[in-house]
Amino acid sequence: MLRVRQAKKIAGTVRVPGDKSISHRAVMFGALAEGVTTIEGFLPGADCLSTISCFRRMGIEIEQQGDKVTVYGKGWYGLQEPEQHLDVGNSGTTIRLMSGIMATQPFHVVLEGDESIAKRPMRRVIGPLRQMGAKIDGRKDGEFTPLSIRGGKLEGIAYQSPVASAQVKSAILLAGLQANGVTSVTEPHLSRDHTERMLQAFGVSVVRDGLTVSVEGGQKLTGRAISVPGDISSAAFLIAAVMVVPGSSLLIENVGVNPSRTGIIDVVKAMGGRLELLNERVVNEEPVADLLVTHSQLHGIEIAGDMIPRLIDEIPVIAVMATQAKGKTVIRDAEELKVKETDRIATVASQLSKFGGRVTPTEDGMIIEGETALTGAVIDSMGDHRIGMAMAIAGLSATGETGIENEEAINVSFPGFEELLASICQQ
Ligand SMILES: O=C(O)C1=C[C@@H](OP(=O)(O)O)[C@@H](O)[C@H](O)C1
Ligand SMILES: C=C(OP(=O)(O)O)C(=O)O
Repeated sequence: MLRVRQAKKIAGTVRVPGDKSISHRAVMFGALAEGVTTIEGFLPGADCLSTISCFRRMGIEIEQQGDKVTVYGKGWYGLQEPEQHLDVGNSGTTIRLMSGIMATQPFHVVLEGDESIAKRPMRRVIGPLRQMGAKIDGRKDGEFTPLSIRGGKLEGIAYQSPVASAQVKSAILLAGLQANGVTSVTEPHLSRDHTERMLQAFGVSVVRDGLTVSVEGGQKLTGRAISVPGDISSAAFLIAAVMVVPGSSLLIENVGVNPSRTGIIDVVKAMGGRLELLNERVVNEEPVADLLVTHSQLHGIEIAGDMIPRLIDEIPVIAVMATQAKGKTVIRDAEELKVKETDRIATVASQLSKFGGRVTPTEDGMIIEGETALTGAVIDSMGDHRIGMAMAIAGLSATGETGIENEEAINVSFPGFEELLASICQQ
């Protein structure tokens, strides 16, 4: 059990582990590229290690030591048919992006993962890939894992996605890179655009026109050096820690601040939080900055629409911050939360209520009452890394001691979370 005590103050200068989305893509694109790709700042969390292990099983040599990775790419068709099923562990990004890649390969592969992955919807990716000509099946007509994919020749499509999902967009664009003609994806709102940026860094031409992004088939990737910035989704827990513990301030260095990910910064500012971006720069097509965060009394706001995809993974910890804000916070248009590692509308409400938090789940979000004194409690991560970490942050504000069960899930995206938190907490 991870134990957290009420904190007197949060202070220091820290760095968070590498961006999960960018780390996955660096390994995948490196494996498909011609030549060597070196990655520094890689996230050695369980999800990205699953991506490495899948590509190793297809014959790609990958060296990994902590946050340093070298991928010996063999070109798009250098992958070999794996001897066994590929295990994506807990990682939705791995299975969905790999579905797009596997759809182009002239062999058969089975993708499967853990209990959580088995409950997450896959037809959103499998449907358009089938339209392109891939042979894919899974439980319930391709809705659930295991997914059996026999790839081959594909036709480009113009796909209108019903959801703003970077995983859906990326899977289709990756398949499109080997399809006949042009493949385009149009989304209802902009989702994170790391795939588009990193493909360009690997030498691919990607065309954006508003909410539509297109690639032409037959392009090749060229290996290169990638430096991965710290994950803003991990930094979000530390930002929230500062906001729930009066008198705190923290400098978080080297954080990715891609505008498609910075909803958390906009929301904290809109709630009255003090947060400054320092030393802004661009590394491998990705904006990066240091974040200076200072405690301030927050007030509740409404979060909805275009903002949601820009902070989807941060909603559990935003809910924690909202319990300490003046007034109520309303989150709408976030039904995607129901299909993450857990149903995050239900798990945020059930776990925060154990502290005395007042959260009303709704069909597409939640309503959080502010100015609620939290009492230390025993919480269950329910196997969801973001729930485990969000509740640990609630524990910093709650009286007495909080225990997080099933805390090992945190390793999915934030190895060293407990030690890092201990290093900035004054009790
Ligand atoms: O493409 C990615 O790296 C991710 C996309 C998002 O999922 P969706 O595409 O399902 O919105 C996000 O929740 C996930 O943590 C990572
Ligand atoms: C939803 C998440 O990741 P994935 O979809 O890759 O499992 C997450 O990290 O919060």
